[in-house]
Amino acid sequence: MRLTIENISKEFKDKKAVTRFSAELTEGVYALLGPNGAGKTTLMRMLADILKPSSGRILLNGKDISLMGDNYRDILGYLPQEFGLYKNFTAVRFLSYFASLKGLDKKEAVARVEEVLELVNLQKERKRKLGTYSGGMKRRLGIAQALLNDPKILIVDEPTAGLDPQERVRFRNLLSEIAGDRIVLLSTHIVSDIEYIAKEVLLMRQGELIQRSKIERLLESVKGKVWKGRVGQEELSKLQRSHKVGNIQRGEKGIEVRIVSDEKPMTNAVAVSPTLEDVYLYFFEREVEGVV
Ligand SMILES: Nc1ncnc2c1ncn2[C@@H]1O[C@H](COP(=O)(O)OP(=O)(O)OP(=O)(O)O)[C@@H](O)[C@H]1O
Repeated sequence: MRLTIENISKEFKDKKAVTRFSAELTEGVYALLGPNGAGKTTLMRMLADILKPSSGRILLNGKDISLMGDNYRDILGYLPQEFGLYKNFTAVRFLSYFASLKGLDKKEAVARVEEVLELVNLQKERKRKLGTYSGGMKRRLGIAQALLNDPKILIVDEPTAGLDPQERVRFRNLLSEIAGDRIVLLSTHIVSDIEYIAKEVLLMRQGELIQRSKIERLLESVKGKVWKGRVGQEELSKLQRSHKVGNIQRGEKGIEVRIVSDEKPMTNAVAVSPTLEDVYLYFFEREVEGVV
């Protein structure tokens, strides 16, 4: 299976949300990583065939998805960022309702609802009203909904927003488990979400794909650019204005600071092994803070 994104752009009036984005995706988990407003949601909505690109094409095994109609929707699962729930519905009722919308016949739907509840580990909560669900349970239910039609392509937009760390780990494992022979595309700006599960990371900034690689290669690309050292308060303030400063640890011996920089940022700095957070900082952080 091959999903080809061919030079797509999307403009809203005078706003360019996505600009000439191209990529080819095969089975596995891909992470779309970028700051707020980078164009992740817009790209995903185009991939879910909810939004038409202003230009360019999206092809599944060589066929334009906009011409595939139900043949595309039948193999697509999409979990949007904002996901409305009916508070008085139970999980079973909610999923049964979506199963009928997706065209599953009644008998098929009953069996499938139980299957997806088991997949996301919500069987015990199947009869509970959704108004009493925690954030994590709601997101898991969202994934269950997206999985009802056993999609070959699964698109999930910031699935871990608002989840506590334990729920995030559980959710991550779930995605990696179901990835198998599907194309899974997940967007996030939380790097720890993707550290263990992404086959490749697509870095997006201001509507453009700026980098696409395996995590190891991304780490490699900032090797020798991550520094640690001790500074005083005054020096720290200066460095914060001139450099990309990561973790700051205050201890009895002073302030230990982590900096991502092409050049050695201070005399006592030593190079340290990069993490994915350093990669994020290297590519984005200054723009997020608007410090440029
Ligand atoms: N319907 C729209 N009309 C006008 N501008 C839009 C519309 N949808 C998105 N945009 C703009 O396009 C840009 C990209 O937005 P998008 O929501 O795709 O980014 P994102 O990376 O998903 O951000 P976030 O992480 O905050 O969800 C933003 O500047 C946004 O304001």
